[in-house]
Amino acid sequence: MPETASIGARHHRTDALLARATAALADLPDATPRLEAELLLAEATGWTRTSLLAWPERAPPDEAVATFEALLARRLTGEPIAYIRGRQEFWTLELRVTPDTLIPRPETEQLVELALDRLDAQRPLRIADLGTGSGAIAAALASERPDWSLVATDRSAAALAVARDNFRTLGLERIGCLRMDWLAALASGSLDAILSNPPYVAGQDPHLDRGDPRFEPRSALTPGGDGLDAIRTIAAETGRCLRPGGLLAVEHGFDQGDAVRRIFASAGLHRVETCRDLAGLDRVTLGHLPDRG
Ligand SMILES: C[S@@+](CC[C@H](N)C(=O)[O-])C[C@H]1O[C@@H](n2cnc3c(N)ncnc32)[C@H](O)[C@@H]1O
Repeated sequence: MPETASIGARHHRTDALLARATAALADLPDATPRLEAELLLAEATGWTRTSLLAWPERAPPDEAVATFEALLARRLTGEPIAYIRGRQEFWTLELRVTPDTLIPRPETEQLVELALDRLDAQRPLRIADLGTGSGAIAAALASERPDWSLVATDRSAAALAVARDNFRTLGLERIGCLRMDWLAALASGSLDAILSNPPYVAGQDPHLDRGDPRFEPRSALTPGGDGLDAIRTIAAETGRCLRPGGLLAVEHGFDQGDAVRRIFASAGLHRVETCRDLAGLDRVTLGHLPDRG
């Protein structure tokens, strides 16, 4: 074999490609270099991550190497890996995501866990996921509780189209989709629970201009101001839409627990409490409409 060919082959081996990409990604803030290198090479080759690791000496075809270089170049501009791959794991599911949807975060699984823990699994409950984005919360709940009836809402038609697509792919077409401004078009007293991961970042928060959020829809991240306006609106309208005793639970920032509990109390909610995430930070506040009588 001519020397140039053998050098080329060595450089195109799976292990060499991964090592080079890992080194390049090390300079990117917030990246997980080795994992992302593997995900991008798996994406470009169509090979599984397991097989990349099992056959480190294998050289992908030239076209796959070119695709890998292109994907890596995109990632090195800061574009989120979830948008490059077009998908993100959430709960036990894989969801399609696009720049029209927030990238679902692991913290939001806390809201799913809480709903599964607090709501009666045996009853055919009616539940709304407000600001559904890719459909993450509604899909996770529907996949766990076949008897629950779920409606997923968003003001963004583009996000709702992605959610609908995810529900279809996951065999969860029974989830209803409604385009609307928070609870505006929901019938009075119709729901057992309202769940939401609304935009809650303060308008001037510098994190909006760092890392993945630079590429996500601004309207999914912040309502502007102190970041609490969406939660204020949802809490204020909840009384009309929940049945007596019904549950409202929202995700919020780690430093917003006190403020959200006050908002919930002013909206007439009872048994208000804030739950912490796995990092021990305030993450979800919940409250109940008073029981009848
Ligand atoms: C933080 S994202 C949450 C997305 C998804 N639930 C998740 O957890 O990955 C907030 C969502 O609220 C939607 N949203 C923003 N303002 C809204 C409004 N006034 N009414 C309904 N949805 C809104 C955004 O389009 C976005 O999809």
